[in-house]
Formats: sequence, C-alpha cells, structure tokens
Amino acid sequence: MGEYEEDLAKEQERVNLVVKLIKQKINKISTHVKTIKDRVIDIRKNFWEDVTVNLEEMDDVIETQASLKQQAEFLSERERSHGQLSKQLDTLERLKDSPYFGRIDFMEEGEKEASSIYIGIASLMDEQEEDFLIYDWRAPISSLYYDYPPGKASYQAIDEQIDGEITLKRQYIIRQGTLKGMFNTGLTIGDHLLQSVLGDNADTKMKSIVATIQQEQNQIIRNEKSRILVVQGVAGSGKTSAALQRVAYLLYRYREHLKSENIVLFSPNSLFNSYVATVLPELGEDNMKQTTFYRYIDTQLGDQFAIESPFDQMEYYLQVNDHQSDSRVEAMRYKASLHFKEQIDQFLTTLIEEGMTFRNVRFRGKLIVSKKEIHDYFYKLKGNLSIPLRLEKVVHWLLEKIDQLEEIEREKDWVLEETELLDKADYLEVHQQLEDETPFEEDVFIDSTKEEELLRNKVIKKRLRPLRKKIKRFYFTDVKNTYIQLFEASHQQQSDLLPQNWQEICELTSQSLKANFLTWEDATPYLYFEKILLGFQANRSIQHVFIDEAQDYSAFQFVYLQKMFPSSRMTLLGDINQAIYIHALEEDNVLADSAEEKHEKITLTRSYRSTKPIVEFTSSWMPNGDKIEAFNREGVLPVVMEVDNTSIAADKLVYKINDYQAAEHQTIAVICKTMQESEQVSKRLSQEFDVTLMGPNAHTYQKGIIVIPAYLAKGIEFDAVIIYNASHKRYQNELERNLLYTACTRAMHELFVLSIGEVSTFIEQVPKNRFTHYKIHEFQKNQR
Ligand SMILES: Nc1ncnc2c1ncn2[C@@H]1O[C@H](COP(=O)(O)OP(=O)(O)OP(=O)(O)O)[C@@H](O)[C@H]1O
Repeated sequence: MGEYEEDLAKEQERVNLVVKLIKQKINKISTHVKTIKDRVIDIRKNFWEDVTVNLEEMDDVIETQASLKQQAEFLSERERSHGQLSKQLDTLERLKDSPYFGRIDFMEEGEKEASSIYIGIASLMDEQEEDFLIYDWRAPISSLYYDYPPGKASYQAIDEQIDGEITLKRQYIIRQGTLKGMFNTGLTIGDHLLQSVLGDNADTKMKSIVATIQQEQNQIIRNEKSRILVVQGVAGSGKTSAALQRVAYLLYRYREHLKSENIVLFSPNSLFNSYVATVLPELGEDNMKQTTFYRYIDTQLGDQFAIESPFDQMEYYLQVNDHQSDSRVEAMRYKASLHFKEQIDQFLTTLIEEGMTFRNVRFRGKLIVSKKEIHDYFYKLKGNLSIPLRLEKVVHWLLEKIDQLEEIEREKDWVLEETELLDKADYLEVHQQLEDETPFEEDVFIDSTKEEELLRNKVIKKRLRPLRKKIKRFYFTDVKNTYIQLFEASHQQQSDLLPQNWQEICELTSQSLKANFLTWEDATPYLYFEKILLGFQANRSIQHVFIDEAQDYSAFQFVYLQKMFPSSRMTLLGDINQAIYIHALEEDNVLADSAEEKHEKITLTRSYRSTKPIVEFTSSWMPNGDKIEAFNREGVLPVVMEVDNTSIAADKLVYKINDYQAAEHQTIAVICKTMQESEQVSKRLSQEFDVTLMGPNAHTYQKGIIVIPAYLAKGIEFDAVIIYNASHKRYQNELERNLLYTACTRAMHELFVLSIGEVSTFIEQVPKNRFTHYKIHEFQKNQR
C-alpha cells in the first residue's frame, strides 16, 4: 500500500468513527423528538378538553381567556423545543452524509505538536463532550483554512491573535459517509475541487460554496469592521454566494443577539429570491428576510397608488428610440439623482411657511373640521417647530375636537339604534361594569338609564375609533396634493441642475400623480417626501441589510435605505458593468469608482461561473475588461452567428437547442432583450419544444428550456445560453452594452449569440480568436 492509500485508509477510518457517533446522536435525539412530537399532537388534540370554556358570565370569560393563554403557551413552548431539536437533527443528518470537507494541522507557537482541525458545516463534539471532532466552518480557527497556504499563519480568536504554522492543508470529498477523494492543497482551495464543482451542471437552486470559499471571498464573509461594506465584483465572481455565506457567518458569530429575522436581503426579483432560498437551510440556518425594493415600496404605498414596476420602466426605456429628447427618460435620470433629493428637501423647508395641503375631517358624512381650519391652525403654530412636530400638535387638537364631538353625538338617536347591533361580549362587559358600580344591596336591579348610557358609550367609541386612528396616522394631511405643488408653476425655480425638459416632466408627473399612478422613478422620491413630511419611522429591528445587484439602485434609493435603516450595517454587492437601469449609469452610483470613497470597498476580479473562453469573450467589450480574470476552466469558444432574417434565426435557434440537448445541458436559456421579444420567441419555440416563458412574476424555474428577458436573468445562471438577437440595432448604447454583458455572462458552459443582421459593435470589438464567427445568408440557410 502506498503512502496515499495508507493515508486514505486512515482517514476513512476516522470518517467511520465520526459517522458512527453522529448516528448515535441522531438516535438519541430522534427518540426525544418523537416524545415531544407525540406530546404536541396530544396537546393539540385535547386542546379544547383541557381548557375550561365558559362564556356565560364575565368572570367565566376572563377565566376562559386565562386558561386558553396558559394552554397556548404550554403548546408553543413544546413546539419551540421540538423545532430546535428537529433543526439539530437536520444538521446531524447532513453531517452523517458528509461530516467535513477540510482539515488543517496547526501548530500553535510554543507548542510541540500540531493539532488536526477538521472543518464541516457544523461543530461536533466527541462522546465525552470534551474535544471537537468537527469545527464549524465559521469558528475563528477555521478561518486559517480559507486564508493561508501551509506555512506561517495566524487567526483572530475572540480577544487575541493566535500565531503558528499550518503543517498540512487537506480537502475531502465525502459522500454517503464514504471518502471519495482527498487532496493536499496550496493557497487556493483545491483548484481540483473547484474545477469539478464548477464543471457540474447548473442548478435551478443556488449551491453553498462553503467547501471552496476563496481567500478574497472570505474577506467579505468575515468582515466585521465596516458599517457599510461595498463589494464590486465582476460577473460570476461569487458576490451572491459570498453574501449568503456571510449571512450564515454573522448568524453564528453573533448568535446571542442576531436572529435571521434581524437580517434582510434586497434582491433583484422574485425569481432570484427563490433561487437563493435553499443555501442557508443547507447550512443549517434559517433564511433571512428577503424582499425586492419594488415589493417594499409597494407595501408602503400600494394602497394609495398603482406603482409601476422597475421592469415596466425598463421596457419603456428599451422601446424608446431617441433617448436624448424623451422627457420620460430624462425624468428617470433626474429623479434618481441627489439633486432631485435636494430639490425636495428645499421644497420641504418652504412648507414650513406655506403650502401644506390638508383634507377635511368628516364623520358620518358630516364635515367636522375643514381643511382650511386645519391649514390655519397648522400655520398659526410656532414657526420654529418642525413639520412632524406641528402635525403632532394638530393631532392633539383634532382629537380634542373628536372628544367634543363624542359628547354631542352620544345623545343622538342613531346611537341608540346602533346599540342593537352590539355583540354579546359588549353587553356582558356593560353588565359587569354596572354590577361593579352598583353598591351591594339585597335587591340589585339593573339601572336601565345607566345601562343605556354605557351602551351608547360603547357605540360611539366604536364608531369613532377608526376616525381617531386615521387622525393619529395623519390622514388629514394631503401628502399627494402637497407634493404635486413641487411640479407646479408657482414652485419653479431656475436652476442649471434642472433637466432641459423640466416643464414637460412636471406636467407628466402631476398628471400621473393625479391619476394615482406612480412611475418607478417617482416611487422612491414620493415615499421619501412622505416620510420626511410625516416623520420618519426608522426600522430598528433590522441589524443588517444586504443589497444584491446594488449597482441598480439609484443614489436617491440608497440614501433612502440608509435613512430607513439608520442603525443597520449594510453589505452592498454589485457590478458596475451590469448596471442596466438608466439611473445606474450616472456617476453617483454607489459602486462607481468616482463615488466617494467613504465606505470600505472590496473588489473581486476573478470570475468563477463561466468557462475561460466565455469570460474572455464577454470581457472584451467592457471598459476595464482586461481586469476581469477567468478561473481556469476550459470550454468551447462562444459562437456568433449573423443571419439575414428571422426565419433563418428561428431555424438556427431550433438547431442549437437540439445540439445543447444532445450535449445533455440541463438548463438552456434563450435570452431576449425585452419581454415582447421573449413572448414571440417562446411562441415560435413552443411549436418544437417544451419551453417556459419567464416573466416578471415568475417565482421559480425548472430545468429545461426557458425564454427570458435579460433583465430578469440577473443573478442566475444556466448551462448554456443563447442570445436571441445581438444585432447592431438592438445593442448600441451604454445601457445595452451592459445588458448584453449581463445576458452573456449567465452562461456556465456554452454560449451561442445569434444576430439578425449586422452584429452589435460591442461584439465587433472582440478579438476574432475569441469566438467562432458564422454569417448565414438566405441561400446558405441549410448549411450550419
Ligand atoms: N468559491 C467558490 N466555490 C465554488 N463555486 C463558486 C465559488 N465562488 C463562486 N462560485 C460559483 O460561481 C457562480 C457564480 O457565483 P455568484 O452567482 O455568487 O456570482 P455573482 O458575482 O453574484 O454573479 P453575477 O453578478 O454575475 O450574478 C455560482 O455557480 C457559484 O456557485
């Protein structure tokens, strides 16, 4: 037996031992879990038998409530411990299959012997609970594995730095408890293993990269210094992967006070949400909150306005021919900028003096306080008070008026009529109150006048409750009409910063606001305005905000998010080359080099997703493309095919898909520029194949052939990608350059670019040795 085989046998022996112990633990916990589960089922089944339900008398109602509460608490406590144990069990099940993936032998300074540290997705102690058989990959000592090659190394323990030497660094592939392979590695964690992981088929769900995290990615995952960490990473450099590993790391590092519900991830679309949803559970952690910025805005303003989605805004942009003179396009740019924010801030200061618009306060159709009265009261309040403080005072004043109204209305006939509509619990309460208030006498009789008074009280309070609530929420302030004034003539200032078509933009804006429609470019500014006007209620429960595809956020949106989460740390991840929204091309993009260097910035330049030829091809038309490094994974050259017309394009498309299917690619994406184009292509393809058309509302996708617009394919990847029509006409400007780059970089193994007519100048720029070029004319269409 050679040295390697001997080592392998020894390691397998250790694996066996560890797996045996894991199985024992699983058995022990399973029995415990089963007992608790039976108990939970039992409690649920007998829930109503174990509580005494009696609603006849008030005392009984109170007793019933207490009994219900006690029973519910008991149940939820059991359910909680059942949940925790089941989670432990899940983790153990995963460890049983593959207990660890790495090892380092580390000799601490001053020690004579190195200790072996085995690293896996969770920690495991030996039987005596004394030594670690496996270290969690997030433990301080595990960072050695990701950060150093064999040789001198150190790591940061809780309060000190530990120095020493790594004498061995090894990687394992263990499946179903069997050691399938093992390598001793240098600095980069297993080119070997990485090659094999990256060479696999694309999945419809993102995978965890825990076993092969690269040193530069580890800097992101374990970063604890920065309040705002900005990651600029080229396409496929592992930004999203690192972000999710970072969530898992933070949950472990701050497990005492950070829970998954204190973390939120803003992602580009719903499809992406589900794409990444399995990574954390795979690592034994609960998912963080996930949302899209659009969904967030919609929950804030959706009941007042119909809100355009960013995708509809994008479709509009992509269909406009002349971007220079289109007012809407100009508005998209301007309203995303900090200049516009300043303009709003200035407008807000003028409102201190004049301009606030209010709504009438009515009750049962009758005017109680007119908007004019509110206006006059508001502007009589001291000028040095802020608007939100003054509004608080108005609330106070209005509530007093409502108190007076209550006194008057209570005596009216309609109130008595409505006492009939009160429910049983109200009557019981009134009776109880009457009994409590009546001095003890032999002959207790219910005083009917008093009873009527109490019942009237109940009715009027019930009816006024919604009005009081609305007042407390400032519904008497007419935010929309106040905001509209910003776009009206009386407020027009002359400024060089205003866009040329400002007048027209103003008209368009007030029209759509009046129709209760918010364009995407108006949504954040409006919400900002509303929040500042009424007083910002910052979210303090979120401790960490992750923003993926951060390049697509405007400077305005970013400032808004900072205001919304003032006490949160933030991790922003993006790629300036994939900026596909018009506002994202501006200089104030948070990821642009020109942006102020006030945040810590980590740059990732190595791309892992695509083969080397694909990375070299796609980076050729990007500014600074020479800085994009490919991970060394071989593959075939991308193919560019120019055809004369759509009919040849359709034939070639079908031909290529057949080709890719024969090569056993499991996810094949036909990426189009717009939704409309996607619909046409999908219709054509569905004559021959089973295809899925992905639109903005798609939540998941299956393996097979999908047709998708480029902007929705953000963040995800496919075995093979076909760009439907990368013609000169379709891809010309900056945004289209980025869109084409984003689309092409979705390919892991193969890329085929069709062009109907002359190919885009961006592809013309690519050195000819970086792709295979075909031109197919009508008369040649039957050849390849
Ligand atoms: N260290 C790693 N080990 C294994 N696979 C990795 C590693 N880093 C990245 N990958 C793989 O590379 C691919 C791209 O990763 P990811 O989607 O996180 O990149 P990204 O920078 O967010 O990409 P994009 O900006 O293009 O959407 C994924 O398949 C991911 O699993």
